[in-house]
Amino acid sequence: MSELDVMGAPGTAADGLAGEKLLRVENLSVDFPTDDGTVHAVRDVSFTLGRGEVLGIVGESGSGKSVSSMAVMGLLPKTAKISGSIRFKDKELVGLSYKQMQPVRGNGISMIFQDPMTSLNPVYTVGWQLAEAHRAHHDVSKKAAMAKAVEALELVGIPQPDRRAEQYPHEFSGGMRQRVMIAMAIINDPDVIIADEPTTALDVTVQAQILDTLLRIRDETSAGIMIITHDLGVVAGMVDRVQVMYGGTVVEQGGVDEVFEAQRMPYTVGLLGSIPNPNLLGKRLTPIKGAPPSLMNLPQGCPFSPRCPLAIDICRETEPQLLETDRAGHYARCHRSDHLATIEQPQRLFAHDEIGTVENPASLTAADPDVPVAEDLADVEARLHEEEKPTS
Ligand SMILES: Nc1ncnc2c1ncn2[C@@H]1O[C@H](COP(=O)(O)OP(=O)(O)OP(=O)(O)O)[C@@H](O)[C@H]1O
Repeated sequence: MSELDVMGAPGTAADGLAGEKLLRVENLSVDFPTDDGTVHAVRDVSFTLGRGEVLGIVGESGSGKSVSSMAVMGLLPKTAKISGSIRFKDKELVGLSYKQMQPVRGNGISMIFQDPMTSLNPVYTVGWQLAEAHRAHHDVSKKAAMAKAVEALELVGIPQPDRRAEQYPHEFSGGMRQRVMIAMAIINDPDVIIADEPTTALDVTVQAQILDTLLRIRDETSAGIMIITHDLGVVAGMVDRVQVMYGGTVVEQGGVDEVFEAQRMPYTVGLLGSIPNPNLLGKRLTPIKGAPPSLMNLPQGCPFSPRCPLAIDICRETEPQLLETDRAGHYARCHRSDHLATIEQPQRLFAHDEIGTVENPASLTAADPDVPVAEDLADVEARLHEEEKPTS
């Protein structure tokens, strides 16, 4: 079965929740030719988004998350070379001009940007800006547009929306401004909302409120929502499906429970180890050693292989395909996926901060005929225990 069959065929498990498919992205690639060479920003990315579904797109900085979403919005610079297909309902978006995209943008698909202060105009009231955004797509009176603006402010949980509509952006707190951005994104009842790092600049309590607001919008409007974030913690408990990106492509994809509980790509294991986890209080976070690859000079083979504790020769030679794992609807781009499935505490693969680099990660697995087993996990733990004992 080809990757396209897996990701794009109607009714497959990869399609996620049942229901109308709003977005179908198939084999999307985006290159940026530059004076220094070509940046392969997005490579062969396929996914779908259904009505009422929340999809989390996660990965480190520079993994191609924003470029993928800007391609969907038709907001890439003219120099970008785009191939593949992006279908919004029945409409192909790849190849449309900026002007041809105008009716889709904002109306059918809208975006919540990271920084409200650069997206809102400081010299106009919030209500005026919302009303104008509505009038750009609807032939309605100023009064009707303002009523719609107040309704949108109410929907995103802003108290006294009619009074707040008359205020300027600087009169709102950071969290309230981000709610205004969400109101801006929903003012034209879009089918798809793309939220690019919607909570990055906010404190944890406000983050949770904003994410709750997005879920409430989903419940009330049935929009499909794509949340782009570098923080797996943000998507936990919120999204239906997760798509993990690395080196410009999708390396793991599946239902949120599968991806959080049974990773089949070591990069996802590493990402999970580097988020705060209330169940692991007192334990140090274990960031993945090394840096993401340059998208201009990708290494041969799997782009994660230079940082991967499980890499073997084939990983350094051939880039794997995104294939279904042992769990239906769960996909991984990894030669070592089956092997990873046998490891009981995969977080230990990246546990260099706590216990020093694990020299032979094969030691963390149950018997595997492919690799020599040097040391059992129980032995590692016993050794650590010994090392922690006071010497006197
Ligand atoms: N206009 C452009 N010209 C050249 N390269 C670009 C351009 N826009 C983006 N890139 C490159 O494409 C790659 C992917 O960028 P992208 O913004 O999608 O990453 P990201 O995963 O969203 O990261 P972040 O979380 O930092 O936004 C990066 O290497 C970036 O430098």
